[in-house]
This record gives sequence, structure tokens and C-alpha cells, in this order.
Amino acid sequence: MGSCNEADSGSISVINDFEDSQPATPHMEQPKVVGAAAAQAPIISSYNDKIRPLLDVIDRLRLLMVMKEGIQLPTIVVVGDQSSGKSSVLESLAGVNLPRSQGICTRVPLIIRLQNHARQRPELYLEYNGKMVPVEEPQIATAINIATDEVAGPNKSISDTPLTLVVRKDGVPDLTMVDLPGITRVPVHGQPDNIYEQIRDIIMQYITPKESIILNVLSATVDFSTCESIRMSQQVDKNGERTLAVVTKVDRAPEGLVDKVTADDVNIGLGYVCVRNRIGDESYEEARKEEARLFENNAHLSCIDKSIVGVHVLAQKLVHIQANAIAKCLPDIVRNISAKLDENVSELEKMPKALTSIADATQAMMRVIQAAKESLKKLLWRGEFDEYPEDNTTHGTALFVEMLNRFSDELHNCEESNLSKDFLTEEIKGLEDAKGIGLPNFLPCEAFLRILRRKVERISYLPIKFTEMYWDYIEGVVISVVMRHSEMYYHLKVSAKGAAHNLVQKLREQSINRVKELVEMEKLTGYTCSPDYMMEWKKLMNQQDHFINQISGTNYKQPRPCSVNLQGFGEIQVEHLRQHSNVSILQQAFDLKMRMVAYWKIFKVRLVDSMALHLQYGVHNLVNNDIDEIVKELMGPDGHGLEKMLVEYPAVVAKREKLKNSIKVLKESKDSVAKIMDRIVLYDAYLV
Ligand SMILES: Nc1nc2c(ncn2[C@@H]2O[C@H](COP(=O)(O)OP(=O)(O)OP(=O)(O)O)[C@@H](O)[C@H]2O)c(=O)[nH]1
Repeated sequence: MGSCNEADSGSISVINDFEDSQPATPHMEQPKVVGAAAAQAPIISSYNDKIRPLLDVIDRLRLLMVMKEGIQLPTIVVVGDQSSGKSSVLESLAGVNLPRSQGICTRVPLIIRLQNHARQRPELYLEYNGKMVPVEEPQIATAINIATDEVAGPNKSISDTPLTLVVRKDGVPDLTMVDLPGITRVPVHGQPDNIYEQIRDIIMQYITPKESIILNVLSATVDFSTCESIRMSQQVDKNGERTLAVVTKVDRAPEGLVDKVTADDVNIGLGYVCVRNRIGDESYEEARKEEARLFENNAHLSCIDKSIVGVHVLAQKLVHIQANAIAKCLPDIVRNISAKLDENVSELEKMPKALTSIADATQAMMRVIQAAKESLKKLLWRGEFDEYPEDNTTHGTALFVEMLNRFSDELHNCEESNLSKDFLTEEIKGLEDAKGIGLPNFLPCEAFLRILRRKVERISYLPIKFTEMYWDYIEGVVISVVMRHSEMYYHLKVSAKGAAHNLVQKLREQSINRVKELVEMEKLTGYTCSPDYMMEWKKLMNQQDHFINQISGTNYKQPRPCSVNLQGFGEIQVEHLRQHSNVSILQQAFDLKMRMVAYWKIFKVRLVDSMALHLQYGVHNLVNNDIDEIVKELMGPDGHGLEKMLVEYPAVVAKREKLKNSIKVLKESKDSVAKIMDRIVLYDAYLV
């Protein structure tokens, strides 16, 4: 802390404690103070001519809007609660009038580029909405208000579209800063209810990049720890390493200020600078004199170290911080620009060229269908999922096995219920219906077929349901693959979707008819050459004598059981069978039942196998041959179907334009930085 009353307000000297917290760059001299220019502007500083070209490049990149391409630039961002004095601080630094008020005043980000130039006459202009508007110094505040109304609307609403104010003036420090809307929680008339969230989002967008320097403007009249701007900057810069605090309105609350800035309760890493801004109609010169007098004579303020008071100290600190930030960030900026440029160039190369003739369109369409065909072969036939590793809904071969297993389970679980109570009832009825003249030990074939038909009929909905479900699934995959490959051609995408739908519907219908045929064939004939049938039947028939005995046996010493345990069936109720006095009928019914059970096992396996082969065959044909029908449909009967493909999808045109524009910006940016590469290497070498 410097001793009180020692500075001379007439001559400007720089006492800079910033060197303690920031390493001095060997190639960067400390900014000099040019006292002779004091008459023209409140801040007088010449800029290290090694850094000036680098700042010019950064400003050029900012003008090119390279930030929109994801390249972060070192930026001094001015934040503060509403009416904390942000614009007044900038005004003091720039020596020009900016809009100041007690209510919300800054409604859009205002980029202020201060450039020291030797000419007598200052040059000022505003850049916004692609315009460059020269402004006379006395009209700056009005011009900014007009431009703000144009960008953000005439009411009190805010916008994140920035305005740029360029101030070329003798004696100003070479600085580029962004002034942001002040944080307010209470919307005033005409402002949206979410004004706080809107302002917060803009501020966070600017202060989050680690390249940003946060200039936190705090009014001496408030408790710093209650400031919303402190809360926000701490969210992105916890230890305050890139935060500098400017304390304004020191004239209003001088008492205790020295303790406030010394205690540093709010963790400001780059330190504090206390200032007194212009009040009312004062001129800048008067304001600086008043400021110097205040820090010299005020009982409370004169105790504050001179190295942290005054607008000119603030200017010097900012210049120094900015120089270090640029030197540190430039190598990364150069690398990022190159990487982004390569990325965009390769993305543009991958985009389809605009189609200008039918021959082009035909070629593009063939390429799309060929690529879709290859993808479908992989997904639905070969089981290669490298193109869609995440989306397992398209992994057709794997899902087909799951679907088939589910179908098989459903078929097996679809057995008739209350089997135990009605045991042999259906068979006895079948035998009675098929009664005719014949030898008693011959089973009528018709009785077997009638029961078989009924059983097949009962499950016939299952294979059809499975077929429908399978083709629905195939349709989904085909459409999604075709659409993905035709993404870049809007009209092709729409037509190909329709053609894919029509094709799969046709195949679905054919497949359902084939499955219906399979079911009908099963109803018509009971046949198998599998030896399993006879083995199973014989095994079951071994229980016949015991079973019939339990129902109609004549051993009166033992009570007749009401149920019998049969292997393969469990406990069977038999009371209802005792009404049949004809043992031969029971024997035939038992035989019939066992034939049916043995045959039904064969039937179910055969049905699942046939369905698997049939559907696999269908998919094989689809991915190898049928898919080509899409081409025919797209060409149309008269061959004019592709004409509409010549009209491009607006989103593709927009994307191509955006990429071209980004490439242009990045190339220009690359060219700009190429001119100062030798300096970057110099600073880079130092920083390493
Ligand atoms: N006494 C005194 N008044 C000041 C000082 N700095 C700013 N003011 C006044 O405080 C009020 C708000 O100042 P602005 O610079 O408009 O504050 P701001 O933070 O830019 O305001 P918004 O952008 O609207 O949030 C104005 O009336 C200024 O004149 C100062 O150091 N001393």
C-alpha cells in the first residue's frame, strides 16, 4: 500500500502492482504514459508496438466473427449489476460519451475497440447489421441508442447481437472490450418476465470461455458479496484468476473502502482498481482532475495504495492483461483455425454436389440405392452392424432370431387349457363323427384329420401375426436405411420412402399368402417321415393298458381312482370317461390322442422351421434383387421421375452455403494470422 497524499494529480505516473501477479513478457515493454496527449483524452498510453499488430489481428478475427466458428478470442468482458457504472468506466477509458442512465441502458453486447492514433481528429464509427456508420463524437450516445433500437427493438428488450464501436483517438489505450447488459432481476415495463435469464445467458456466453478476462464493475455503495455479477463470475472463474474488479462511485461511499478492497472477501485474482467516473456534465479532463483530487485529499480514499486507484491505472492494467492474454492464446487460436478449416473443407467435400442434369440425378440415385442395398445386406443378411453400431433396432439378423424364438414360445404355450378334465373327449367325439363300416382295430383317418384341422385352425393366427410383424419390422429398417442414404437429396428421400414402402408391402402380402398356404397344407395332410413320431407314439402308448384298466378295471377290492397320472400329461381326471362302457372306443381315443400328441410336436417344429426358411428367403431376395424395384419406381413409367431431383432441399443448400461461408471466414482468418506468425512464435517460445 502506498503512503497517503503522495501522488501528483497534474502529471500522470503509473504504479503497477499487476506485475506481481502476472509474469512480464521479455519482449513486451511496460506500457508508457504519454503526458503530452493529456489535453485531448483522459487516458494517455502508447502501446507496445510488438503487441499492437497482434491486437489488430485479434480485432480482425473478431470482425470476421470467427467466434461463430467456435474459435474463442481473448476478450475483456465488462460485467456488473445494473447501473453499477459499466458504461461510465468504458466512457472514462475511451474519453467519449456513452449512454448512461439510472435504468437499463446497455441492451446489447457493445464491443468497444479503442485505438490510439496520432491524428488530431478522432475517427469514430459504429458497425452493426453489416453496416459501418461514421459517428461524430458528441452524437455517440444517440447513435448507440438508435443502433440498439434497430438491433434489439425499440422497447426495453435485450438481444445478444453485438454492436461494435470503433474509437480511433489520440491518447486512448489500445484496448478491445465488450460491455454487456447490467444484471437485473426485476423486469421494467415492456420487458419480458425472463429478462434476468436472458441477461444471464448472454453474460455466461461471454465470460465462460477461459480466454475471457472478466472486468467486474462493482459499485462502492454496495456489499460486494451481494453482487450478482460476482456470483456469476465465480461460477466460471472460481479462484478469480481471470477477474479484475473495478470499484466505481468511490465518491459516494469512501468510508471503509480501503478495508473492503484489502480484505478481498470475494476472491478477485487480478486485483482491484478504484475509480471515480465522470458525473453529470463534467468534461473528461475535469473528471480526471476530480478523481485525482479525491484520492489525494479524501480522508478515507487517500489511504488507498496509489497503484490501485484511478482510471489511468485501470487502463494500464487492462493493456497489460490484454497483452499477456493475447500472447498466451494466439498459438491455440492459430491451431484451432487450421483444425476448423480442415474439418469444414472435408465436410464440404463429403456433401453431394448440386445436381444439374438428369444424368447427374440418375447417377446420384443409383449411388444411393446401391449404398442402401449394401447396408441392408449387412444388417439383414450378413449380420454386420459396423454402420449402425449404436442403433440395435436395425440389427436385423440378431433380432430375427429373437422374434423367431418368441414365435416358437407362443406356439408352444398356445396348448388347450383344462386338458385334464376333458381328456379324450375331443377324440371320442371325433371317432363317433367318423363312424362307419370297418374293422374295429382300424383307426379312421378322417377322425385324426378332423382333430388336426381344428388344432391347426386354432393356432393359424400365430404364423400370420408373426409374418405381419416381421415385414413391418423389415419395412422400418428398409425405410430408415434408404432415407439415411438419400438424406442429402430431399425429393429422392421422399420418393424413395414411398417406393420402399410399396415394395415391402408387396413382399409382405406375398409372404402372408405363402404362410396361409403353409397352414392350409398342414390342415390337409397328416404326414411326416421323422422317426421321432413313431418313437414318441410308442412311448406314450406303453401307458395305454394301465390307463384303461384304471378306468374300467373289474378289481372290486380296490376303489376305482378318480385321476390317473400319465407321463407327459400329469394328473388326468378320468371320472367322465367311465360313462363309456365300450372299452374299444376308449382304447381308440387313447391311441388317437397319442398319435396327435406325437404328431403335434413334429408339426410345431416343422412350422417354426418353415417360417424361418421362408422369411429368410424373402429377405434374401429383398436385399439382393427386389430392392432394385425401387429404382424402377423412382424412374417412373416414362423415365421422367428423376426430374424433380434437380431441385435441391433448402436445408442442404443452406448447409453448403454455411460451410462455404465458414471456410471463407476461416481462410481469411488464417491469412490474417499468417502475417504475424513470426511474432506468435516469439511469444509462444517465451510462454513455453
Ligand atoms: N457519483 C458517481 N456516479 C457514477 C459513477 N459511475 C457511474 N455513476 C452514475 O451511475 C449511473 C449508472 O451508470 P452507468 O454507467 O449507466 O451504469 P451501467 O452499469 O452501464 O448501467 P446499465 O448498463 O444500464 O446496467 C449513472 O447515472 C452514472 O452517472 C461514479 O464514479 N460516481
